[in-house]
Amino acid sequence: MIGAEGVGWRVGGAQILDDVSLTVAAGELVGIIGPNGAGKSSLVNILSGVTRPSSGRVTLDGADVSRQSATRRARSGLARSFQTSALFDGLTAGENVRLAVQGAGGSPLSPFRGARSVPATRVEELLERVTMGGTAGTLARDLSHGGRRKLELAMALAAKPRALLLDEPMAGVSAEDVDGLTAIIGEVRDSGVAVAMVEHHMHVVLGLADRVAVLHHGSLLAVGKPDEVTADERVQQAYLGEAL
Ligand SMILES: Nc1ncnc2c1ncn2[C@@H]1O[C@H](COP(=O)(O)OP(=O)(O)OP(=O)(O)O)[C@@H](O)[C@H]1O
Repeated sequence: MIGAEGVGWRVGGAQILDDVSLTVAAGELVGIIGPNGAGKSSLVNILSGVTRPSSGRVTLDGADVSRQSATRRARSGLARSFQTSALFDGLTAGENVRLAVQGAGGSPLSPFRGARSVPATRVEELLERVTMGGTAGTLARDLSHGGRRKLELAMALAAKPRALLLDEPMAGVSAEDVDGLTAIIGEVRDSGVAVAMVEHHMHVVLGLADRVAVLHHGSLLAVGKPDEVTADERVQQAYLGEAL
């Protein structure tokens, strides 16, 4: 569904990513892990179209989308969430979701077009999908970290994506919300979406991912099933001192 082929990224004389090849199939969840600064967010930015690779290409459904903007890729079915929250704090959860639905369906220049055309049932359905049913009237700023993360997921799902990129979806989330978010992301994968997820919560990645890709100094160190990857000596070396 989504793939990187020989992707390299150089910036300011530094080779941030080097010859990274990785594919995520429909209904598959690939966890992207690696020590701080390994290049995980850079890879997600390149897959989503925020950053252009210096070499190699990005494919969506087999088509080369390397030169397509993030907006164009989003319209082709690629959604992403960001490491930092991208919500409108002064709007309610329902209004945030409504804007995401409008942005997904309307003109890219005018997400407000057809402002009244999103049925409340669609908004509620998306909130329920992320176990946030009944919160449509709550201001985004009044939600817990976990609630905000779930709301961001609902917004990413508003576009009915075929591929979803998640950059640290559990960041700052309480332990009990981590379990809830994990279950929701698993259900999204099970619904047939290709999911690539950068996440520091190792137990979440190892428990949820079908395959794990380990980045180290911008190169792919290993890709495989969670137990294969944790047994890999090179991976253990890269994480020296940290529990895997
Ligand atoms: N725009 C940029 N210009 C220069 N260097 C950058 C840029 N973006 C990222 N880097 C560098 O590239 C390297 C990889 O960064 P990246 O954020 O992709 O790593 P990461 O694996 O996501 O790290 P973390 O786990 O800390 O979020 C880092 O050394 C970072 O400083």
